[in-house]
Amino acid sequence: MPLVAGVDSSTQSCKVVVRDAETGALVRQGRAPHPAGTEVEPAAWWNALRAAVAEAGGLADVAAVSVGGQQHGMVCLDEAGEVVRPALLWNDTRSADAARELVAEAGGGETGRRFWAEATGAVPVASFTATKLRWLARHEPANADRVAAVCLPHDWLTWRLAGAPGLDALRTDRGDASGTGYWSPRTGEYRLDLLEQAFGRRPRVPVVLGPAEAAGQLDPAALGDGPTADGPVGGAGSGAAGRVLLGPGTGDNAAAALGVGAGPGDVVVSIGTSGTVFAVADTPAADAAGAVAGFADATGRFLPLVCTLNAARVLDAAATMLGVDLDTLGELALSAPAGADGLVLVPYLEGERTPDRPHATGELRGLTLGTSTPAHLARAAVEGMLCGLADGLDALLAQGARADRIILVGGGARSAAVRRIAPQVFGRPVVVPPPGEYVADGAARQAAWVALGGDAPPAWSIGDTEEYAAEPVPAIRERYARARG
Ligand SMILES: Nc1ncnc2c1ncn2[C@@H]1O[C@H](COP(=O)(O)OP(=O)(O)O)[C@@H](O)[C@H]1O
Ligand SMILES: O=C(CO)[C@@H](O)[C@H](O)COP(=O)(O)O
Repeated sequence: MPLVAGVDSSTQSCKVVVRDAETGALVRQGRAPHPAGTEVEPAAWWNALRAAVAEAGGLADVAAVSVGGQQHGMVCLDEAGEVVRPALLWNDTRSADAARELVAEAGGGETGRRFWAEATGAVPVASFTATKLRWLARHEPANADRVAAVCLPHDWLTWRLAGAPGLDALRTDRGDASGTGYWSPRTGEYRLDLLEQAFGRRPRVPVVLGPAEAAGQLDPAALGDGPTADGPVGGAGSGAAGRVLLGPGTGDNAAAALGVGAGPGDVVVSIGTSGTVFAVADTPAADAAGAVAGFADATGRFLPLVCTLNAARVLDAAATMLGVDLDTLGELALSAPAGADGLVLVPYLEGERTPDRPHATGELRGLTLGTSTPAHLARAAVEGMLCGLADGLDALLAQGARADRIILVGGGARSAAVRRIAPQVFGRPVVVPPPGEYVADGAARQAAWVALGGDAPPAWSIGDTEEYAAEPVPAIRERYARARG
């Protein structure tokens, strides 16, 4: 029974699963938190990964491990492989002006947006790595001068697992490369001219691997207390007896698609720190309106995706405002009428990416004596967050996606209120797989593909899904549309 491991190094935490490569059965798992903030020292991810691996019983007995990671984060390395500055994450909006500049330099307006959509699959917004590099060049020229290589969170963690063997050993995959703003999903090639346009020169970038191509081998010393280790770790995880292959890894959304086994007609809605709505497609998307990012997936296909900055944390914020835990927030939300009697929360608590309003703030509309209750606020928070995702679903469908089945995953899907209110807002039933870590699972499935070989990843079952259906309540989205403008 060969084992494989999958890592989800996402915004809020690192999760590790160890599964049977052939059946997908869960054998053990671990997790560790990440620091808050939109700028993070990559060493914190490394320490969290080591702690989560230790909790999951180490990697000594696995045949392969793959890392799924939050997309887009800018990890800059100097010639010696040291991190130049803390990474700017996907939800850091300081590069919003840089994004506008890049569109303007390509002709501006519709012309500029179309150029970028056709060249890279997506119109630049503050989330994308290229805009962060432009920000760095403009605002921190001394740091920019030190940059010898730029990579993404999952690329860097894979490289660390390999023992950080020099900048030429950096590896990535199509899925994560497609979120940089300087790689073309259509041609499968870097656009180093666009990297140079953004940054002023061409630092080294990782080699882009195929979906089941190994990125190298785990360095047995990397996870232990050896010379390459940083900070404290629980001790387990070192001393791999045999060879442990490193999978190419991928972005967390591409990993989730693999984890739930998304196929034709499936739309995945993930409610984590980000809210994402995506589908696996046979052809690349190029949405000049900018709502849909035309990413690549982790199987050789494509992953048109809409991302909002405000998802599960809207629920966290509402729970904080009401002084309750998340379960109570859900109970309160379900105790209020659908539509919250007209109370609407536009949940732009971190600015917003889709629509592109990086400096927006949240708004509450429709307050009356009658709607000034904890239940109404809780309901408005759930509905507002879901309305942002429903707009994303519309944009995805407008790009030709089919939604025969909507699969709800991510931490927010653990909320009964989210599961029950989602069909009212989306106007369609949703299916919810058993609670799990689908990004880490997708990474593990990729690792199994690398270990076992073959043309496709092994067929793993996600278990019994539950379907949630409800009468659509169009008034919720109509009022939301008026409030968000
Ligand atoms: N029972 C629950 N009800 C509502 N939200 C939940 C629940 N459990 C977890 N969450 C939310 O899930 C979020 C984390 O989701 P996760 O998908 O792990 O995020 P990420 O992948 O971005 O790190 C947290 O913001 C938390 O509020
Ligand atoms: O920026 C995107 C997708 O384009 C985000 O989805 C990030 O990949 C972060 O994901 P989570 O940590 O919220 O899962």
